[in-house]
Amino acid sequence: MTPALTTENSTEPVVDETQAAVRIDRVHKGFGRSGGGQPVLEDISLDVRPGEFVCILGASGCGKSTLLNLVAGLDRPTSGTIDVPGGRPALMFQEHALFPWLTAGRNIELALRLRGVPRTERRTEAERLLDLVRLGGSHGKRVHELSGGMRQRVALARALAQDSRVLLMDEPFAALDAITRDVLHHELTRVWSQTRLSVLFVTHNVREAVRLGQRVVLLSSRPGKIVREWTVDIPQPRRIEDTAVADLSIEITEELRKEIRRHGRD
Ligand SMILES: Nc1ncnc2c1ncn2[C@@H]1O[C@H](COP(=O)(O)OP(=O)(O)OP(=O)(O)O)[C@@H](O)[C@H]1O
Repeated sequence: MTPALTTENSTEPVVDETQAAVRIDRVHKGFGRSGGGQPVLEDISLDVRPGEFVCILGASGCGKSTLLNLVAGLDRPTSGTIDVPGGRPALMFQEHALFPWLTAGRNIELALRLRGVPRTERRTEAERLLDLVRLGGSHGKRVHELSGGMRQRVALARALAQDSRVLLMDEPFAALDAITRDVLHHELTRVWSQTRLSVLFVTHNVREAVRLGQRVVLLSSRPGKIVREWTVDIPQPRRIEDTAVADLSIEITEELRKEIRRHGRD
């Protein structure tokens, strides 16, 4: 593992912008005894550049969450290496996983506390993050008072509170209705362009991948391998109904269908 650089007076990693933010090198993953079962992921190599937004696309069960968990350090590859030089990534899931007995603001403050932010600074920082996700004034709201979209905004603010350079997102908007999802795509693009985080975003929704990503990486099923990738040159902010988004989505869907048909014959 390449160590993150540190300055003499700080334990904060100083990230070399010429280095990949995430480096996945020849990763295999199997479950079962010593990982020896049928591989879920096979020979995955992928670099995410600093500030890059990459979408991992694939059919249900192809190993997208497994890959994200490996990058998050929640599990280890059977072989191969994963390197995240800037330190532990932040994570956001489909389920917001907020603590229901805490307010929106307190949920964020908890993440700040775990990061070591002094008590006196937490409130101001939580309010700044709520403003960033356009939930200013919601610090005292309980989780059950918030809509699904608002909860995911708080979850995003809490992920940002970790001050990581890499954000891993596992189908964070899959449970939302289409209109709310559309609004959150817009907000995420804005937050990403303001923070210049590296984002690895997992989805099975082709249009969502094309709407958000600078690169779309298609995984096959059983085992999950990188089949193809596309660079998305369409300028942001994009809309899901833009012709360019629709055209590329049709092309990618065709490839995805081929993969699903091929998998069905295996
Ligand atoms: N801990 C585990 N033990 C055994 N098998 C597992 C484990 N975790 C995942 N798998 C298997 O690995 C495969 C890939 O699962 P994974 O959740 O990564 O897929 P996915 O692409 O994220 O699916 P979805 O889009 O449905 O969330 C599945 O067949 C799953 O059953």
